[in-house]
Amino acid sequence: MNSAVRVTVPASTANLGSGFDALGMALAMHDVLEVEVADDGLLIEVAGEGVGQVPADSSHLVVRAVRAAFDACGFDAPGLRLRCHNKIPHARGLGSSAAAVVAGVAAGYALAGHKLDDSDLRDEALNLAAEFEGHADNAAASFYGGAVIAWHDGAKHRAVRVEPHPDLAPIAFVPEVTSSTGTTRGLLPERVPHRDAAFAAGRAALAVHAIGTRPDLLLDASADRLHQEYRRPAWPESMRLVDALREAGIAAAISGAGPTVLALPTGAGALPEDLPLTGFTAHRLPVDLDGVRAEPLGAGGPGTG
Ligand SMILES: Nc1ncnc2c1ncn2[C@@H]1O[C@H](COP(=O)(O)OP(=O)(O)O)[C@@H](O)[C@H]1O
Ligand SMILES: N[C@@H](CCOP(=O)(O)O)C(=O)O
Repeated sequence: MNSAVRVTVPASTANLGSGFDALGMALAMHDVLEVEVADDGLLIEVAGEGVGQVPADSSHLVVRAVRAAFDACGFDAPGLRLRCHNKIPHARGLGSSAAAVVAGVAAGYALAGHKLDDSDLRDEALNLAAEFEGHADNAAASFYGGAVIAWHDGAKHRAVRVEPHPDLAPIAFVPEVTSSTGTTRGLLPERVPHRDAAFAAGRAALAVHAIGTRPDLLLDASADRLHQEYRRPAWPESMRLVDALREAGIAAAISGAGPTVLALPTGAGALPEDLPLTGFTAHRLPVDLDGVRAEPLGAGGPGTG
């Protein structure tokens, strides 16, 4: 059993256009957390994203996830110390909440003495993390790395990994403004036309092939009919950028529930000069291939690394 662990967890981009709640990909932007079992109390330190905004008590997302993992393992700890070094921006569509939960679950299993290289245990931990979100696309990407297909089998959340083509060169255009996933999920209709569902099934199936084998098909594969137009009023500037990129022949979609825009060009070529980029910061983020990692910390615990 470890009494302290360091967890590194990647950001993720969900949907990839056509794969609403089903497709995801891990991106090389990481939060790093140190979690230590203590004799009593709860101490939370946050650096980077979320300082002064996330709670400093037991309602903190990572703490809730650590505790949920302890419960799943039949383990308990009297107190906890948590130090978060956050890089993933919050409420921008880069899976910060899923990353926090995945990191907490991975820390909880590691502190309880379980290695997540056992595939059954990893699947159980993924299900636990995905239950926090209600959809497994982001959580699975942060867990497994690479690209993922996520689904719910009626009893639990499941996911498989797809090896991304090495030519994929994702760019995340991150705006200053935020958008809550919960709020924009509220903009989605109960029903969609059958022709849109059929369109989505074809494009999402194509997306799996495009991501792994034929990135040149990503423009068609990333076309969405299930969520972006319904959510357009929440982030019109992001949709304007998606439209401009797609008109220029570059595969693009809203990342997760926005407002970040994901472009999936192949290679590191120059972008068109007339894109409506005001208010966005472009980050070239390679695909993260490792997923979440937990390593034991020395006897000194958090702060010694
Ligand atoms: N590292 C973190 N630590 C604590 N809370 C977090 C962390 N990351 C995200 N959250 C919580 O999740 C919210 C963002 O979740 P959400 O709207 O789903 O956006 P995102 O696309 O970033 O996941 C934040 O406002 C915060 O309350
Ligand atoms: N499939 C979800 C993805 C939400 O991703 P996030 O990074 O915005 O939390 C959705 O589209 O609601």
